[in-house]
Amino acid sequence: MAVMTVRDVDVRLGGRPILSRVSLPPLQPGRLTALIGPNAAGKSTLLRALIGAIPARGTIAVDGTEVRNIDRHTRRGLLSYMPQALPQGSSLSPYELARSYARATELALAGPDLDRRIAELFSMLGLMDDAHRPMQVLSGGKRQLVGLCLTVIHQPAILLLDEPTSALDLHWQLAAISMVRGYLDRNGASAVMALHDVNLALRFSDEIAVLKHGRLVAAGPPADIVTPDLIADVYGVAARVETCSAGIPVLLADRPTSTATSTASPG
Ligand SMILES: Nc1ncnc2c1ncn2[C@@H]1O[C@H](COP(=O)(O)OP(=O)(O)OP(=O)(O)O)[C@@H](O)[C@H]1O
Repeated sequence: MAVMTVRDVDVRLGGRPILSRVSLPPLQPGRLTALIGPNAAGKSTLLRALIGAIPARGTIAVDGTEVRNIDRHTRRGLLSYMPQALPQGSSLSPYELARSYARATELALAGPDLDRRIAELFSMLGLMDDAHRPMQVLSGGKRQLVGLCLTVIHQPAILLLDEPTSALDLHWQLAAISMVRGYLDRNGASAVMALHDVNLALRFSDEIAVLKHGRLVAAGPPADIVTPDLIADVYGVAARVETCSAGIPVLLADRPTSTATSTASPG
């Protein structure tokens, strides 16, 4: 199974540095890395660099081959990116979109097998009743769930997900991340998931990487990384970390302690 390496990544946009020497723990099969950090820290920029959508310096490689040197067809099968923006409203239905994504990625499944896979994903994500309605009449949350289906329909080895739960209610946040976790477990795939909800990161990820001002400030097991000092430093928030009855750390955010810290670029 594919292992992605991300080391010393620099990105400049609009003539200024956005990411500086960012490295992630190796993205091992079955593992979920949550990417957290304040607004404008560089999370989306890092994901776009990983998919090869923007130029970057440093090492971004899958099984030792630089992503920029992997041909487009192979790259599409290996890496799948879900952008932060919700899928556009269109006259196509979720079912039609899923079929056309499967065709575009030359998914080996066809006919009834493909229909079974679409039905399985749609049923996990509560989309069966909306499967044949035009995207333009679906709610924002439903469109985000469709976007998540499209990201995994062709069974890629590495998922790069930019705030995939931002439009979802509590139930579907948990269902969406559980679907991703199950996908990683079953397929030996790995994922990097940008998240604003630190508690979702604590609950579901294997590693957390924290960005601030375009630099990596911490990375490792969730319980080691998320501390009151880190939250105060990175978010300017006074917080406590307590352990719930299931033994999972939970962040309790009390109050802002300073003005936002997110606007400066890496020097
Ligand atoms: N095309 C661009 N040209 C110039 N600057 C850009 C460009 N795209 C992003 N940036 C800047 O890069 C910085 C990081 O933005 P990015 O969207 O990666 O942050 P983020 O951590 O994903 O933020 P958020 O949590 O608000 O979504 C911001 O200061 C942003 O203005």
